[in-house]
Amino acid sequence: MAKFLAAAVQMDTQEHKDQNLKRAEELIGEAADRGASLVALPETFNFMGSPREEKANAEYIPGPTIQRMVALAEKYKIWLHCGSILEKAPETEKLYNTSVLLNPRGEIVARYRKLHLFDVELSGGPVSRESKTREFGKSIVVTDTDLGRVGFSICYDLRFPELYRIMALEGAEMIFVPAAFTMHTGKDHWEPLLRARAIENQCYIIAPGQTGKKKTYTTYGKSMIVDPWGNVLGLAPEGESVVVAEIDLNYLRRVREQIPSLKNRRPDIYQVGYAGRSL
Ligand SMILES: O=C(O)CCC(=O)C(=O)O
Repeated sequence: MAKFLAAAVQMDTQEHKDQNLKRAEELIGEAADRGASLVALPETFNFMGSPREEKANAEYIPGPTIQRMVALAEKYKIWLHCGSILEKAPETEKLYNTSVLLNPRGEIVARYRKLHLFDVELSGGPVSRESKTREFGKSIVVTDTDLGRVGFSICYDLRFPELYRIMALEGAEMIFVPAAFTMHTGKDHWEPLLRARAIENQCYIIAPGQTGKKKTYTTYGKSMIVDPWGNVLGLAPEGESVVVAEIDLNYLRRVREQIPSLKNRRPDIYQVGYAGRSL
């Protein structure tokens, strides 16, 4: 479908899983009532608590959280991107941070595990060691839907342009960035990075975020949907909300025709160690 409405759901997820799921259900219902065919949730939408509580709240996929989302995808006949949840897996003691995409029949069509884990020490901001408790994903995921071709990423992935470039070269037209971005970094980096990824890859970026104060840090919010020209089509206000914007893949094609930067690349030159080798 060339034109449709997409929704980015902004949530203030806390440590009571059932309440979080009820809020997600209400907000998904609102997005569907407003005509969205594709609805996207934020990172760790079903639980945000202390790292100690995370394990007890993690689930296999499919599991209870995804089952509840399946019912909603079927009920509203929508594509539902389930932000991310902490996923238990038999091969590791740690947890994956995993996105699941459901089609309008409630079938899982893709699963993406966060590739870049947030291991940082911010002066004057939070210290994060995501890899202490989480396992690294191993695959880039791009998949077809009847709305267009979509690519996956989560939060800190946003800082790695290589990932987005590969997804664009693999044909992605829309890229998800579910997030729980820190206030400390988000106030300076969230919007410019989202707009840069949209402009340089000429993609729609659908970025639903967490808002509010969590156990470990305060999140930035400002969920948005950005078009392939870099325009912010919809921006969430403070608090929980649903941002709805039109996705127009004919517009995306026109942008790519006008500025064929994806075609004008020089992969023959893009190699580390090449700088200054010959003029
Ligand atoms: O990259 C950042 O500044 C924030 C990333 C983050 O909060 C996360 O990946 O959970």
